[in-house]
Amino acid sequence: MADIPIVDFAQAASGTKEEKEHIANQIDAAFRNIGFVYLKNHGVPREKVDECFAWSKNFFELPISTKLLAPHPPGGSHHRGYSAPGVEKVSQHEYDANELHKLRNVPDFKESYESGNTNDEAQPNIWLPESSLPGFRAFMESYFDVCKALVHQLLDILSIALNVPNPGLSATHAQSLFQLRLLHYPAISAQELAGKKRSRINAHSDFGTVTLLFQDAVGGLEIEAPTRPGEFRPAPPVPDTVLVNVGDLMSRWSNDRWKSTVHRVGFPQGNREGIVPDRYSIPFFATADPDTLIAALPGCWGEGNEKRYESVMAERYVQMRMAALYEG
Ligand SMILES: O=C(O)CCC(=O)C(=O)O
Ligand SMILES: [Fe+2]
Repeated sequence: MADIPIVDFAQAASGTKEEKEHIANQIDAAFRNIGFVYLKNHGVPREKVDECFAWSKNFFELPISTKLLAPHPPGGSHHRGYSAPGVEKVSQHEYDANELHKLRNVPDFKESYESGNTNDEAQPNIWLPESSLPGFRAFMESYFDVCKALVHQLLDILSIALNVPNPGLSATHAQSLFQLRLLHYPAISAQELAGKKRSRINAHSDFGTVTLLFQDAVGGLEIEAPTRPGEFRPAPPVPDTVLVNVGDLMSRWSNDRWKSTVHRVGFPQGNREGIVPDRYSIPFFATADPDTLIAALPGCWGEGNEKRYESVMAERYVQMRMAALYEG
């Protein structure tokens, strides 16, 4: 099992200075060790999470012809709408078009629906006609807002951990150009999954600053062991928690103090035979405002701890990695 601590987030917003520092220290330790943490008492009501999974199921159960009324545009620069199984292929730092094409011989056997902030002009949302799934759009917009609020609370705590003075990291995410993703991995024969003919999601790190991940009870998420490259360990669903991980931008910002750990989805624990059941998950990706310069934060480098990365504009880095996801 991956060694991911569970941190109580209850006092994150209204706690005393000491209580907030205590939360910040625990998350700091988790992000240094493994780059992942489970938060409990995170403030997103259980009913709301359950409702989101229910909507996700309703959406993916629609006929493909209906889902394609909200099609993900070709190419990776406008990451919204519905992607049918095999359309998106996740990879890890592979940008050569020929190599990416070869990777596609093993399609990711998943389908997804992406939405973002209603005021995101660069990537407008792509909704179904309201009559195809009445209420879906309103719920997703409300879920976006709840997750957005949690991200900003988390950024306040992370600012304490990294000694970023007020207004802290939250101010660098002021536009909240985040992404809410519904993922469905259809049932698949264990043989097919084992034979590497089809994957669920390939090993990758996330691109942004932080990711929230809600998973159903099926399991299958695996995380690379920090000191044993290539060895993956289960990160099972823990009821009433949200799993939070560091993305590449945050890792660069912290000059690798925090790890952007590679993860993938494969077999659920103890289930390698017969049919591997359907799985649903709901990641929520946060990223800094497009024109934020991601350069090692002042507390994260100095003598004996040199800067490890070139500075990069947030938007440029994310666009580069998104472009590798889709054949344009
Ligand atoms: O489905 C999951 O649990 C993980 C999904 C994921 O890692 C991603 O979408 O970046
Ligand atoms: Fe991921």
